[in-house]
Amino acid sequence: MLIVVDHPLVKVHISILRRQETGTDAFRQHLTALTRLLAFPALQDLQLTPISVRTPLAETTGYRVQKMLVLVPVLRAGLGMVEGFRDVVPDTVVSHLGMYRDHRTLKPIRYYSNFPASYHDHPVILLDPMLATGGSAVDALDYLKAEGARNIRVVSIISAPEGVKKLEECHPDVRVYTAQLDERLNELGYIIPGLGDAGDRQFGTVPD
Ligand SMILES: O=P(O)(O)OC[C@H]1O[C@H](OP(=O)(O)OP(=O)(O)O)[C@H](O)[C@@H]1O
Ligand SMILES: O=c1cc[nH]c(=O)[nH]1
Ligand SMILES: [Mg+2]
Repeated sequence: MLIVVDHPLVKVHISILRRQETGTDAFRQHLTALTRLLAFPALQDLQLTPISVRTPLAETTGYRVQKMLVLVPVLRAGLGMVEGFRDVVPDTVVSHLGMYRDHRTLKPIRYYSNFPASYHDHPVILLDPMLATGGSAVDALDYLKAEGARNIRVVSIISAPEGVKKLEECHPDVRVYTAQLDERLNELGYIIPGLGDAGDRQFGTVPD
């Protein structure tokens, strides 16, 4: 199920990310701000546990997050979405997943993974700004489910219709929160209009 997050500030930040003149520092800053905005709808149903809180004046009821959230950024580009979530959610676990698309076949190559063994029934948030062909997200979800994760959602910045369709076919149980559904992929598998290569835009590397 695709949820396109519709908010005026989402539109403003995404426009800055798209501009080719936006440099690495501004790109990182606006990606963090945008991710923070996406965290709210993505965690609307976050389970809480009531706790007792003592204010300077009285005892009252407060809440804490029931099960620690596991953030799974897909390297490299997903790294830029970690801080936005950590800014607003206390005590998260960050579990990195290294993956890149082979430039010729567009197939995902997984090169690193680190999912903690004892977090299977915790909410898992897969973070990757770009959902293009959907190959990387499908492979990441295959991996997380094989590791035992059951409660997973995906948060992306820009999604292509081709990637959304593939995810819906392969993982119909997983909700996808995105800031924008774009038009299409080009012949090289890049999202149009998109924002270019999200990893290169964040880290200043030039594509080969
Ligand atoms: O939906 P897909 O067609 O699989 O494409 C999306 C993937 O492509 C990008 O990673 P990339 O391969 O550029 O790696 P990088 O983050 O290291 O640059 C992006 O961050 C996704 O992981
Ligand atoms: O447009 C795209 C497609 C895949 N990965 C990116 O970083 N950008
Ligand atoms: Mg890249």
